[in-house]
Amino acid sequence: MQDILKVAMPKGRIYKQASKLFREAGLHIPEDMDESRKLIIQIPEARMEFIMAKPVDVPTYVEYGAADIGVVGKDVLMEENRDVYELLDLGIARCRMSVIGLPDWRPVLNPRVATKYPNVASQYFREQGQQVEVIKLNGSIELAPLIGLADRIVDMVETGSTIRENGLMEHEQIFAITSRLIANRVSYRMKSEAIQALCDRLQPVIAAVASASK
Ligand SMILES: Nc1ncnc2c1ncn2[C@@H]1O[C@H](COP(=O)(O)OP(=O)(O)OP(=O)(O)O)[C@@H](O)[C@H]1O
Ligand SMILES: O=P(O)(O)OC[C@H]1O[C@H](OP(=O)(O)OP(=O)(O)O)[C@H](O)[C@@H]1O
Repeated sequence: MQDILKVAMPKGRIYKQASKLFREAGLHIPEDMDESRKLIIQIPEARMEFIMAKPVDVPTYVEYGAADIGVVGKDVLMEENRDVYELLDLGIARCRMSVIGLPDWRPVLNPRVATKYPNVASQYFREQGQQVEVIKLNGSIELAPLIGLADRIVDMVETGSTIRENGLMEHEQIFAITSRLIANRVSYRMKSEAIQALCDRLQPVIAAVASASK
C-alpha cells in the first residue's frame, strides 16, 4: 500500500503554477480546488493531502513534519533557513531578489534598507562589507524609498512593472528565485517510495517546460 503524502502548498501566486505542474505530471488534482477556501484537501486519486499554507510558513510545516513535503520559493528558503531537504527546482514563479532604490541614490553612511527579508538583506550587505540598518516591512516595500523611510530596499522583481511605475531602479541583483520542492528529513526516509515517485513524475515535466522557454 502506497503512503499518503501530506503536501504543504502555498496559497496565492505559486499555487496556480504548482498545481498546473502537478497536473502535467499526471496527478489528478481537481480543478475546482483552485477557488476553494478549504485548508486541508484530500486528493485520494493522487494519494495526497494538500495543506494550504501561507507561503512563508511552508518550510515550518515541513521542518516539524506536519507536512511531508512542500512547495516554496527560494526567497523564503533563504530567509527562513529551516532544516529541510531541497529536492527539486520546479522552475516556476521565476523572479529575482534585488537591491532597489531611486535613480539619484548616492551611498550614505549606515543607510537604512527596508525589506520583507531581513536575514537575506543583512547577509548580503555583510558580505559586501557594508554596514546598514535593516527595517522589516510586510508588503508594499517599494513605498519605503519614496517616502523617506529607507534609502534602498531589498525586494523581488519579476516583470519590473512595480519598480518602473514607482520611478525606482534595480541597482544590484542578489539571486535568482524559483519555487522548490522540499521534504521533511524523516519523511524523506520513511516515505521515500512515494516521494521518489513524485520526483520521477515531475522531473520530465520540469525539463520540458525549461527547454520550451529557452
Ligand atoms: N512578482 C513575483 N513574480 C513571481 N514570483 C513571485 C513574485 N512575487 C513573489 N513571488 C514568489 O511567490 C512566492 C509567494 O508570493 P505571494 O505574493 O503569493 O506570497 P506572500 O508575499 O507571502 O503573500 P501574502 O503575504 O499576500 O500571503 C514568493 O515567496 C516568491 O517565491
Ligand atoms: O516586478 P513585478 O512583476 O512588478 O513584481 C514585483 C512585485 O511583486 C511582489 O509584490 P506582491 O505583489 O507580492 O505585493 P506585496 O507588495 O504585498 O509584497 C514584489 O514584492 C514586488 O513588489
